[in-house]
Amino acid sequence: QANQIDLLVYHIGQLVTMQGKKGPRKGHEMSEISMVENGAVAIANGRIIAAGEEKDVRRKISGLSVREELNAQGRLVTPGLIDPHTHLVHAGSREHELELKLKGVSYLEILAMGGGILSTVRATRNATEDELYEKARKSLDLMLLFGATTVEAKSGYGLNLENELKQLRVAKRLNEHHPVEIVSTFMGAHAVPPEYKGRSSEYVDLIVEEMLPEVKRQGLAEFCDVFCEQGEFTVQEARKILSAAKEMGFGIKIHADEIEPLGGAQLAGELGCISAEHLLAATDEGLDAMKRAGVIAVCLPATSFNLRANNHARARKMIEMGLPVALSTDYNPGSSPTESLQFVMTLGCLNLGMTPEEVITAMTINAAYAIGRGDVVGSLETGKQADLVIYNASNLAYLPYHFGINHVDTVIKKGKVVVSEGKLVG
Ligand SMILES: O=C(O)CC1=NCN=C1
Ligand SMILES: [Zn+2]
Repeated sequence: QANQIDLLVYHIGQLVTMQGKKGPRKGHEMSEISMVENGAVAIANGRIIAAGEEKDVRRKISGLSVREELNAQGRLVTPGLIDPHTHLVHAGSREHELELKLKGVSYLEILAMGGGILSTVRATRNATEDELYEKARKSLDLMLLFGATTVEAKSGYGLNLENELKQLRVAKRLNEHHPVEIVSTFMGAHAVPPEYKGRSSEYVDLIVEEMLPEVKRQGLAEFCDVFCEQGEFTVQEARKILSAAKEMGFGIKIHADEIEPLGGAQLAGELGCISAEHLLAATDEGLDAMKRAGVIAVCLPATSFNLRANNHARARKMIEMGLPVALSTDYNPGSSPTESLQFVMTLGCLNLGMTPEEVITAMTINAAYAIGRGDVVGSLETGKQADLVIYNASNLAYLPYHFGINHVDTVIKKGKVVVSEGKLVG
């Protein structure tokens, strides 16, 4: 309970509260965004005291002093956006792959030639912790400027204990010093490193017997993820790694059926992963297996856009069959070099066929549940963390409709203004 209001955001034209049931939203629930006209949000000690119609909020806080008021000038407000799938910490960039792609060389061919992920691995192994920190901080600043207030960050460009720990330490330091909160995922099983080429089962053993225990001991990751894809890790290898990780207390995620339908979606259902990612090639039985186990489907439309895939994740089918869907940038230097969740909003609508309401659900409350934060962020309701965004727009549909620009005006993180007039403050 509060004895004063630290900040009252008022005169909100459209307030998307995402208030509703506990748990990820599925089916028609993804369209129910609990939007309020003429809204307000009252904040104290970084938490939400009240969010809803301004007259109700003002009545609820009457008698309390209000330290600061912020006029939203009749504009749109949503919960802080959540990016549940990024490869944030890395060195180098892969713009040279654009030319190869235009010549028709595929993502997996580039990887098989020792490029792709492995070229980022070489750059990341050679980078110092400070260099990785500086580069990731700049990207995290951009994510914040585009409206993200909580971001998941995977390792997976070290591919040996020393460098995987280096990446995870950078993410931990960012979480401690940057306004955006980071949720860390260990992804030593992102690719088979050159020194284990042709000996992937030995690398899998190194992950299970050495890396996972050490990451756990140092408390450097909450989740473990595996790139289950042709030429990388088989379903059997992914099962071995994720079962061991689950046993040790990690939450488990899987890059599943991105390019080839190996059956990663089925495995996600079998193991009870919190989420499965990509899913462009997931079969109906794979999606059914996920649904039975309550796995969240994380769709990455910027990746399928960038890979010039002639298909995209079947988000409409997933929503209609009752699978909870989340969206993410998949920010990484190869398959999705973008920090903009707003660009993902547009692709969610135009390439995945999702409505603006389904898209905002997918990058707030559902994305929060995909990284185990559904009880803290992802909606604007009493008791939850005061993470919210004010846009230079009067309604939700305008965000995906008008693409290629940044609509964010103000971002509030834990009750503090951290972006104002589209610029970082504080
Ligand atoms: O290409 C990369 O660096 C990231 C990626 N991992 C699996 N798909 C894309
Ligand atoms: Zn990824």
